[in-house]
Amino acid sequence: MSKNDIFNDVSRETFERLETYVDLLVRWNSKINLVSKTTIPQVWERHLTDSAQLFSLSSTFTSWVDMGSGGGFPGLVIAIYAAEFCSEGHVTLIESDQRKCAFLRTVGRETGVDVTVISERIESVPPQNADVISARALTSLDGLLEFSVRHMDPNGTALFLKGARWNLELEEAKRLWRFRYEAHQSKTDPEAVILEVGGIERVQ
Ligand SMILES: C[S@@+](CC[C@H](N)C(=O)[O-])C[C@H]1O[C@@H](n2cnc3c(N)ncnc32)[C@H](O)[C@@H]1O
Repeated sequence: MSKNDIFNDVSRETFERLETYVDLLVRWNSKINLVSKTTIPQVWERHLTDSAQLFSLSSTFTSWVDMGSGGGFPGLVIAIYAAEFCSEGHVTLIESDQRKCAFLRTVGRETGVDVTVISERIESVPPQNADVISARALTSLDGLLEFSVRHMDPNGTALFLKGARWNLELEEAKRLWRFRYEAHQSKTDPEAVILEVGGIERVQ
């Protein structure tokens, strides 16, 4: 399937922004490791589709915080979608690596999409009170819940892209945290899910 078929639900402007992002990613990836080089030939399926599927789960928001953004997945894709479909929504990317932050700011500038990039460690950033939190390939579910209670509004939603071990991580996290969750089947990997999590409280 071509990238035009996959992204046939967005405007020409959004599609061009995604193309600008991919062009920059490919260029910068030869100098700094933003995504595994082996995934570049499937960048639209592996990274853009994987990220865009989160937007459909929470397409109306005020403040979305993506933690450990790296090369911008899923946060930058969310910001590009929000520019078309959720103009009142603002996206913040938290990433501790300065060079990756320079890349994230460059993509924001070149696509004309307003994003805030915070180049600090997640645990040191002042609480963000976000209504949506996201993360991909950052840490265990337990670690993600710890970060989320710091940065998420108590009524907010967290969306975590999780691979084949998600069930095991869920059982481990239940020992330390109370939360409600729903596992949505990933569109890009039959073994992966998007865990939609809310009502997070530490077990006393
Ligand atoms: C494996 S990469 C995943 C990047 C991106 N989310 C993706 O899926 O392509 C994890 C990223 O999180 C960042 N990171 C790890 N721990 C962090 C922390 N405590 N605070 C901020 N960034 C962190 C790393 O610098 C790295 O760029």
